[in-house]
Amino acid sequence: MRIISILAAFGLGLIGYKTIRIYLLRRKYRHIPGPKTRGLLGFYLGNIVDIRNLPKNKIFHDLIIEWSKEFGHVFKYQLMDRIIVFTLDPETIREIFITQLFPKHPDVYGVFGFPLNTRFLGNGLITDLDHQRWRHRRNLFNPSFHKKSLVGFMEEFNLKSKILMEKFRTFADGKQIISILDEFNNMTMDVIATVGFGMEIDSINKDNNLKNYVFEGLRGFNRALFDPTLKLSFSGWSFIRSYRRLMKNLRGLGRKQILSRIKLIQDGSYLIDDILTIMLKNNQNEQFDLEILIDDFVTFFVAGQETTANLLAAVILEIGQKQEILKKLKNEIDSEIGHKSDLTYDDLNKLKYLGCVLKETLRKWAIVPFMTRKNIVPFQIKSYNIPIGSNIQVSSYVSGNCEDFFPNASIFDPERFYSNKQEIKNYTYMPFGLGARNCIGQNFAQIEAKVCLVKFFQNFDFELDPEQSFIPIQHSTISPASRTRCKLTIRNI
Ligand code: HEM
Repeated sequence: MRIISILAAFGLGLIGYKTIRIYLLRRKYRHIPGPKTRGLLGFYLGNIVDIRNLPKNKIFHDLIIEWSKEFGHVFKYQLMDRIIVFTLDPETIREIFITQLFPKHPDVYGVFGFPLNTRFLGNGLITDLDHQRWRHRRNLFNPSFHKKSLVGFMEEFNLKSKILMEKFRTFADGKQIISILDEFNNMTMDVIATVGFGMEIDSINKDNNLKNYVFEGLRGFNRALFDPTLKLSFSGWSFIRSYRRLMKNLRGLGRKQILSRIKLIQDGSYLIDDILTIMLKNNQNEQFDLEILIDDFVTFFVAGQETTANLLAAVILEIGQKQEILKKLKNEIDSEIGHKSDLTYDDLNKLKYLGCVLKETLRKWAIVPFMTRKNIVPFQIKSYNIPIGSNIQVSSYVSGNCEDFFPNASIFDPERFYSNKQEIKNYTYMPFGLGARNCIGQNFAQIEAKVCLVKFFQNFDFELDPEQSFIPIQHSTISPASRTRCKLTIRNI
């Protein structure tokens, strides 16, 4: 009886604390417009209720687009006991990312690093909240993404794409339907495993757990941010238990790989020129924090794999609906590259139209939909004072699909980026982020994607599954909901 009374008192105390906290928070931001929350549930959960009620063909960021039409270029919304200030105002975005260089917000990147109290990306390059430490480590990684290194990675980009095309040949009877996103996922996994960490895992031809670990890692982050009931049910607890086990396995793999490489360096053995070697060699005079090295191992697997695969699948989905774009793309590849199978860095520079197709896909799909920053000084957006420490969010998906910046935004039109046909206003297009903390892998991703697409169009014709859906889905990153299903045939030239 006493225990029940203690528990009840504790429960009431907690509800009281949350109520006061949310009340004060809502008061602090009430001068900023934003969508209303509904009833008592809305008071505590905020706009999570609206997210949960979204129709199946919409993602959370479509709802933000709707809100931006209603409230303009700055507004707020509530997710449980957090208020997010959203903006798509280009001048403000410049202030946040370039002029003031506001730090990443711990409410998002802290959870991304340690979702459900489990170390996932930890303090890796994406999630590191300590600016000094991040700067130092970004400098260690930068050389791996300079032109010289990327030219060196071309051999692997070519080889892994070739292996994928060989696999595609076995399906290319014009009848079998394949989920092309899954196949691209395998290839991008093999690329990052090899050029990042010298691991030959052949995901294209053999099942392995890595892909699952990465997918589950992101799912855990998503649930930690958006699922308030996760810790309140047995199924939620069992999800968390299995999540911890999977992340431990993933990190164990990284630990093994890194320790064996450090030993090779100490022994003076022959070393593969991959990202891990470049990074360790550049840091030889300092002590390594092994856990942070593992954070980076996980970070590169997550950032380097899923994003590029989603981009490739979105390209196929878009041009599968537009024969004229496909024709133009094939003409460019035929005239600039022909049958050549080992592509060079310079070959890719000739493919201007393909570059525009990638840019337009990134505008419409964004892939990494949002970034948040924290204002550490008093800040104004338009005429609104933004309280210090706010969670300020911008979204390349929302900006890229905003009619004010991209007229006829729902139409896939690579020509927008061709010969300045449409003036792209600064800070309205940012699929790879902005400022010092922009994507370190942006050239890597585009080169890898171009090599793979050139080989695909040199070798195959394709047709989308008539049942294919064209809507996106958001599991941290954005991808085609039905994974771009299509039939392949060998190309007749
Ligand atoms: C289509 C492909 C990709 C897209 C759309 C993308 C997008 C982004 C964006 C928007 C950011 C900034 C995140 C923020 O400010 O919160 C970012 C950061 C990052 N990306 Fe990418 N990315 C892609 C591919 C890659 C690849 C292939 C790699 C590695 C091989 C990579 C590694 C990273 C890393 C390490 C960061 C953190 C950089 C830092 O803070 O110093 N990304 N990416």
